[in-house]
Amino acid sequence: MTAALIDGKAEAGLLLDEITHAVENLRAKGQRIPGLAVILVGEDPASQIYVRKKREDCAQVGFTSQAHLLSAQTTQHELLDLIDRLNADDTVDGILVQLPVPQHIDTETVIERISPTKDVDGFHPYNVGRLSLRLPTLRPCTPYGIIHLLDRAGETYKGRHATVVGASNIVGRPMALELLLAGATVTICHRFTRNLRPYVESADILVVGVGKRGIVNSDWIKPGATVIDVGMHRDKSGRVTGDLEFATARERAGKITPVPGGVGPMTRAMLLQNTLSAYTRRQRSPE
Ligand SMILES: Nc1nc2c(c(=O)[nH]1)N[C@@H](CN(C=O)c1ccc(C(=O)N[C@@H](CCC(=O)O)C(=O)O)cc1)CN2
Repeated sequence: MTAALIDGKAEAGLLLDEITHAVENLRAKGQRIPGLAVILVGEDPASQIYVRKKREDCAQVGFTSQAHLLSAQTTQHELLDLIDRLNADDTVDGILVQLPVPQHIDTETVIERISPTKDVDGFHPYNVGRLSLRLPTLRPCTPYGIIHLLDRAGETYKGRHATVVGASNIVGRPMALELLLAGATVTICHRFTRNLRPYVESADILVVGVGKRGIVNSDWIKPGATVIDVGMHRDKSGRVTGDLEFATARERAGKITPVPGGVGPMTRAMLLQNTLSAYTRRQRSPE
């Protein structure tokens, strides 16, 4: 069997077209345009690329955007001051601090400082709590994008076993929550899981987001399973691959996301979707 590809780039393109259309409507009515503020602390080359791409995405759909590129020596106090100013800025609907931040800055303190109404990453404890209660909220972009891809691929959840490998705040834990809310029976595997193999072998839906190649053996994939690879690794020649050995995984799976062109573009698209949602809610009930 050769799995069908779940084309994240194409799906993201469709979503961006919808958002562009929504912005055109706002413009035609003379209304304010949604705005995103992106903060990068330090000079990590990959983060610089993501921030640049996020701004390009904003330009593509017609959002306003501002980038705050701060030196690696920026203090936590200075960063929190900037967030306070952006929280108070009515032209800003979404605030995002690109992760990871340098070690002298506490990630949780920074995330908690962002107004939950502008937390377009969906990482604030208030928004995570609302998600866990199935209340409308800003949802973490990567799992939100994956659920969107699964829905569009016609996936069903009730009575099915989903295994999520990796328990990070950004991917694994909110992913497990999304799958649980969708009706799947969910297993989360993490660094203390002793024997990964049976959990992978029994998964109808497998999401791998470990950030390390080779932890999940593609030979373990259940024939016909839907496989989502969230990993991203760049080798010396610049080639980008996922956590899984793709050729073997594709032989066993029923549907699979490629890397690149799978989850990554959807993560970026969901950031725009969240910014539009934040804008809409703020227009309805400004703080
Ligand atoms: N504040 C946040 N920080 C980080 C997040 C996040 O969601 N919020 N996620 C990652 C990085 N990330 C977005 O920020 C991200 C990474 C990769 C891609 C992507 O489109 N990847 C492409 C390949 C890219 C390439 O070739 O260079 C793909 O998979 O096709 C999007 C977003 C950590 N930090």
